[in-house]
Amino acid sequence: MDFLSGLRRNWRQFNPPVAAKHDDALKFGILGAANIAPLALILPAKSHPQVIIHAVAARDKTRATAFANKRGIPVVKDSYEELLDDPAIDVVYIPLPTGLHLEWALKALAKGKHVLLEKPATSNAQEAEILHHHRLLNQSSEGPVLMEAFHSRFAPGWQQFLAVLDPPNISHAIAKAMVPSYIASDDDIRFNYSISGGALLDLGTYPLASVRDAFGAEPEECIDAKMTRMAPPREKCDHTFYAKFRFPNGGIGEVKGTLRAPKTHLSLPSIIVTHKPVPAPEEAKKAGDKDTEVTRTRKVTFCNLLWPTNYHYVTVEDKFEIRDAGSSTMKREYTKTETKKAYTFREMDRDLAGETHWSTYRYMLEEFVNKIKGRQGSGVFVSHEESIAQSRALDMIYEKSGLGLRPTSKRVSKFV
Ligand SMILES: NC(=O)C1=CN([C@@H]2O[C@H](COP(=O)(O)OP(=O)(O)OC[C@H]3O[C@@H](n4cnc5c(N)ncnc54)[C@H](OP(=O)(O)O)[C@@H]3O)[C@@H](O)[C@H]2O)C=CC1
Ligand SMILES: O=C1OC[C@@H](O)[C@H](O)[C@H]1O
Repeated sequence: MDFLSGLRRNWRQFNPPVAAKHDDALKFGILGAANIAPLALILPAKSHPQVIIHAVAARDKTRATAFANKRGIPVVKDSYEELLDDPAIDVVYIPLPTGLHLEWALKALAKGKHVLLEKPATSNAQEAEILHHHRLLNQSSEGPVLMEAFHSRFAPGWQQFLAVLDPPNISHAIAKAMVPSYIASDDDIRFNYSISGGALLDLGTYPLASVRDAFGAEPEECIDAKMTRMAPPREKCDHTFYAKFRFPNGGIGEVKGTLRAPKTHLSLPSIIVTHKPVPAPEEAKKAGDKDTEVTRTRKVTFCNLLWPTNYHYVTVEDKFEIRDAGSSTMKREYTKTETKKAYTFREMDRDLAGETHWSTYRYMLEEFVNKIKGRQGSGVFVSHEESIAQSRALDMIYEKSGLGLRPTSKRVSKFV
């Protein structure tokens, strides 16, 4: 039954109902005929009544035209600049290589466009501060909306995972993401240092953001980091990464992953969070013996960090220990396990928009449009300060590993 509903959900995700567009729909333009654009924006836009994919531009117009024809995009521009100059376009989606994000995001903001910027928003924290604190963003409440497209956090399943955590009492979290090597060839943008390549900056953003989100705090120190470099001439880029952080509550967060897992690798990206033992008064009451102390040690696993809307689960394992109050001698221990999932907010008793077939990107688009339109929505967003904090943590890893920061764009000085 679960298997069949999973098939239905995934089929519907790729064949969404097409919404009639409202008169006040936002017109989006896409910079680059990017591989990710159909999944991350064009498909989700179909079911959104206030989103129209209006135009695309690519460095090569023939490529842009082929992309537009295949995806039903009515307008093809001659260049990125020409797309930004079109007053009919309200929002610009930027799925360019990371090293080009800052330049094009600032150019789009300067033209008064709202910007949905692929993750990672910037190459390093210096760029993040330039972008997210830019005067173009702070002119008025009417000013343009800029958001890093960190899609996975918008999924109800991820929010349900966060809801069962007790951040101040987290002692350890480990998040992993391993992707088989055929996903990115050696000449992929992900391994081109000059445009901010590196597996950590690409895939590593997911496990890192998930550990930060779990602790609900920013790491104080990166206490260990190890990278495996690509072979020359790509040796400034990592293909495999590991990092260990200390968080303000003393807890440890670990992040690991690779873009070079064996071709047959199948495991889904996941995070396991362990808590310190805490008093469990409710359980003590149930134990019925006055002279006992009961503690609960919670371990929570979330499986599918990247695309939880395709499939995920949250497992909550509570280990209870009943001890004699005087001597602390163990009297009994037992574990209660519960598995949860949520493909809509309704499954979490929250009356919010969403369908079981909505992808992470569709949930994100809903909130991005809500923000532009001044609506409340689910309250999930990616704030400027969150994007900067994520960028700082990425820098901490690159610095600690000895690989060095990803380069700052040379073309931004005129925008600062
Ligand atoms: N949210 C998500 O799930 C995912 C996000 N991403 C992010 O999206 C962005 C794009 O990724 P992806 O779609 O895989 O990338 P692509 O390899 O498809 O490249 C995107 C665009 O960048 C331009 N481009 C490519 N190579 C170069 C180069 N050497 N120099 C200058 N421009 C270049 C091209 O634009 P043109 O068409 O104009 O030639 C291309 O269409 C990245 O930031 C990545 O991290 C990627 C995958 C998943
Ligand atoms: O965002 C992403 O998600 C999937 C990964 O395989 C990819 O490298 C990354 O860009």
